[in-house]
Amino acid sequence: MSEAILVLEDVNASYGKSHVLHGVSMHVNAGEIVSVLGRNGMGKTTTMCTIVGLLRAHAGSVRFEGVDLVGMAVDDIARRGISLVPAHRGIFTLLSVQENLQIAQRKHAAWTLERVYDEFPRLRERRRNLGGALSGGEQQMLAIARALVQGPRLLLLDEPTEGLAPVIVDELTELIRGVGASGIPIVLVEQSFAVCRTLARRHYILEEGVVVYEGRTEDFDADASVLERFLGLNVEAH
Ligand SMILES: Nc1ncnc2c1ncn2[C@@H]1O[C@H](COP(=O)(O)OP(=O)(O)OP(=O)(O)O)[C@@H](O)[C@H]1O
Repeated sequence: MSEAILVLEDVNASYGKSHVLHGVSMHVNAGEIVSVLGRNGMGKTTTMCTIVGLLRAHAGSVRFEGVDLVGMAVDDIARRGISLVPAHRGIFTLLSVQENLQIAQRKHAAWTLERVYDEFPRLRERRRNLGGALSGGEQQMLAIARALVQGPRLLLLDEPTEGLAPVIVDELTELIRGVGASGIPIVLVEQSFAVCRTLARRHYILEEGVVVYEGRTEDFDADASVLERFLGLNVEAH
């Protein structure tokens, strides 16, 4: 059994008076890709924001490499090596691809610009283009690449394939698989079970701020009704 590097225990979080997370518990093992699934508005993004300290849990704990992050400043959490790639991507549209990477780069990160360009050849081709001139898929690649050059010890990807054409989704899925294979653990928030199935072996389903299902890919295969029950997916189509 691998060692858990991230452990959420009974995490509760609210936006003002609106209580959104009602005791979320999950863990990520070293070198593992874990998916977090759920319909719209079930608390997936909120869970990611709570991990990186953008929202403070008012009960429960978020332990990363044995240290509780709750109450820690966003910058301190980032410095510990947790990188969130938000759904809106957060790249600089008026800077070139290369500049976007250069300003994110940290010394000693295993992912240098050269390594990024080797693994993401499209970004090498587009390195002189402005971030804003990239396609949606390329912007997502750049957002992930920006996180990588910071030398993350854990990567949180919030709906990386949202709104992208199927062929681009496939390309991005392969890139994310490569990042995972390099040893960086990943939490993948996704609406697409197909993507989660390809990338992750373990999956959590969130419903109204609680984990209602936790299973391995083979558990989903053995009981496909789970997908229909919690995600509204047509069992036949998956
Ligand atoms: N800034 C905010 N202020 C108040 N309520 C919020 C805020 N952000 C999200 N919420 C609410 O919190 C709940 C969970 O939202 P969250 O974005 O975490 O869901 P999600 O599972 O990521 O769904 P989606 O895929 O739609 O982003 C929703 O009811 C949402 O309306």
